[in-house]
Amino acid sequence: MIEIRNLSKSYSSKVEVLTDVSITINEGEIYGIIGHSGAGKSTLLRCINGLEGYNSGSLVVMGQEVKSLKGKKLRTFRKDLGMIFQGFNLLKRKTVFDNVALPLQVWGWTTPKVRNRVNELLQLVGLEDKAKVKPSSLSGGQQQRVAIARALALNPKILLCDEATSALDPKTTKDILQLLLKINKELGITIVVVTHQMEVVKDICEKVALIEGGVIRAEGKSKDLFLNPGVSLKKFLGEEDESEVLPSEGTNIKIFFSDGMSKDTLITSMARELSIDFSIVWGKLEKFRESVLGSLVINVTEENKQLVIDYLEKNQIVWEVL
Ligand SMILES: Nc1ncnc2c1ncn2[C@@H]1O[C@H](COP(=O)(O)OP(=O)(O)OP(=O)(O)O)[C@@H](O)[C@H]1O
Repeated sequence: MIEIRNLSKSYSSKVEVLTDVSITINEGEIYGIIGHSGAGKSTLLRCINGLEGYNSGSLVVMGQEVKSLKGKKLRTFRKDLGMIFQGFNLLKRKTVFDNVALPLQVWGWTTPKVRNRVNELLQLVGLEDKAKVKPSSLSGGQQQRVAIARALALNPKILLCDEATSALDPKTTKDILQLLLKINKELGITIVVVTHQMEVVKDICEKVALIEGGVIRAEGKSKDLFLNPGVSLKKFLGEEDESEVLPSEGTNIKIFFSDGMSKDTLITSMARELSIDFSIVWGKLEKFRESVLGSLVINVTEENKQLVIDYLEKNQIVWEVL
């Protein structure tokens, strides 16, 4: 759906904002681009929808090299890409209905068709009773729902979200993320989410790219990266390096927990079955999309090491000796 290869961009001739960026976003995915402020996330998003050009590399969206699109071709291309922002960007003087109707009117839809479509969209985002009010009388979460309805008006194939939940409280953030998930599942729209919040990635993104100083530092399935983050992601998450806090005596074994695996059952059964003592010396378990994922480090004596490894192997548990 979106194929980015060796993309580089600078605003002035000296400073590169994106350097050699390569990522692939497949149709139907929810893809997260995460990084600190100033990392280049918004710039990358703006390159995807043709609002910004790029100096080198290639950026192909739905089979078209974005840089080559001009005039009517570019406008038609943009129709397939909806976008929402941190600040919602609604027109304050217009009603909720008129805000959502705007893109349809620009594209020359007739009044009855506009009415039907806007009502359908307001229903989708749960705001059918707010059609006549102005955005200023709505909460932040409701305003973002209006913005989502407007972004979906022309039936885009891709929805680009630029820090769409950064101005919202945690509960409202969850609600908006659930709405994005529903849009992805029910309408089959590919969603690209730019964010600095790991929670957003954990809640809805199947894949993620970590960007720092315009360079992609880590990329892959969110679950895999979260289970076994590299140095860059750990730094981004502000996580301690577990090797610094582990005991120097005995053997430290890291056990990875993934979907459907109960950590309690594993730990208690292993202790019971092997009849050995070990201590849990480090751990990280968190809710990730619908499952609990994470890892624990146990410390075992040298003589029990092989017993534990054999047990983990037999039970097909992913492990590593640190
Ligand atoms: N129009 C512009 N002209 C010149 N420099 C720009 C422009 N837009 C962004 N930049 C610079 O490019 C770099 C990346 O900015 P960008 O907005 O893409 O980062 P970001 O990761 O989205 O951060 P934020 O979340 O704070 O917007 C920053 O150093 C920024 O100052």
